[in-house]
Amino acid sequence: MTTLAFELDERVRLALTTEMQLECKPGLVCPSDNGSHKDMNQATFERSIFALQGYFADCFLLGQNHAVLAELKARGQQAEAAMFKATDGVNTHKGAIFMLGLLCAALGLQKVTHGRFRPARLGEIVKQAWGIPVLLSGAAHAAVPSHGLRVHRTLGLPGAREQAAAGFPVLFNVCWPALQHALDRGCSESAAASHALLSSMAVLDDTNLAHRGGLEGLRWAQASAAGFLAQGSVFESGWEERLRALCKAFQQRWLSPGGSADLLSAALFLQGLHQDNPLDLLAPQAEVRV
Ligand SMILES: CC(C)(COP(=O)(O)OP(=O)(O)OC[C@H]1O[C@@H](n2cnc3c(N)ncnc32)[C@H](O[C@H]2O[C@H](COP(=O)(O)OP(=O)(O)OP(=O)(O)O)[C@@H](O)[C@H]2O)[C@@H]1O)[C@@H](O)C(=O)NCCC(=O)NCCS
Ligand SMILES: Nc1ncnc2[nH]cnc12
Repeated sequence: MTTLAFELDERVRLALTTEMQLECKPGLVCPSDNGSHKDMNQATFERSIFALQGYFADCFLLGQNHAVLAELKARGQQAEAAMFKATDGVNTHKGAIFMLGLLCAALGLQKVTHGRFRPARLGEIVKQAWGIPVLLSGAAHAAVPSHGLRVHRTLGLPGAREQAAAGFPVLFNVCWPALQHALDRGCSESAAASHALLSSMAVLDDTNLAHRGGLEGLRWAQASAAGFLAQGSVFESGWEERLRALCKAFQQRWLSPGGSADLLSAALFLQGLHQDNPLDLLAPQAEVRV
């Protein structure tokens, strides 16, 4: 594994950890509260993140080798198996394995084609390199359809595959810009992360929400997040209290925006690359093979 691949792997797993450690995420597992989940807690997520070690490095290297989707998918399925083994069968990071795996593969492709990392272009690269096969992979008839496929068939809602095929528009046009905007305004990292999470929740057709709460649950969650933003989000005093009230409301309805949690992790990873780009720091000859 190269040092660069190893560093990227560490950075992705740090982003997943930062997402996990953020408090007061409506419906989601937090250090002090399991949100709308009975079968997982912080320790489950930590075991999952540990089990994913090496996966994101491999995706980067596969991208450097111009891998086709089938190769990425095979590695992604191995990572899913490692996750399920570590969590005793609980789905903690399926969406993150998919999205951050593709983004790391896009980084690999970007490095070999342009010699530099430009995080803002990664969604376009995913769309061009793997977008169509990603969409077609959803057409296969699984023996037991996933939550996302069931929601897609019954409600016609797009999900993780459609986001990837379109170049992750909610990540690149909403979630990451919201994180940057809040940081630029001088917010703390955790307040900025909360703003990014709620910004994503307000617009993403999260199949987790639709799976648990139907279309009505999804639209209620989106409107609630939009209401929080309209009240000034994290930029107006009293926001922590308003966010705590939202956490209670999500828990009462037993809704969990897992897709937006993954987007937050991806936005934190991209922001890290933007602020401290390892290819700008690393001279080409410094990237040694170990
Ligand atoms: C392409 C796959 C990801 C296909 O997905 P699949 O059909 O297997 O499963 P989905 O149900 O569609 O799951 C996709 C996960 O993506 C997240 N997500 C949901 N909506 C969106 C959205 N609109 N945009 C982006 N991402 C979205 C979400 O992940 C998070 O939620 C997870 C918990 O989900 P779930 O189990 O449904 O919910 P619970 O509340 O736990 O269930 P109950 O308690 O109610 O029973 C958690 O994992 C978060 O990460 C969706 O779950 C894919 O499987 C695939 O192709 N895999 C192959 C390997 C691979 O990754 N290949 C590419 C590698 S580069
Ligand atoms: N913190 C979290 N809680 C529940 N589901 C998630 N999926 C990704 N992160 C999550």
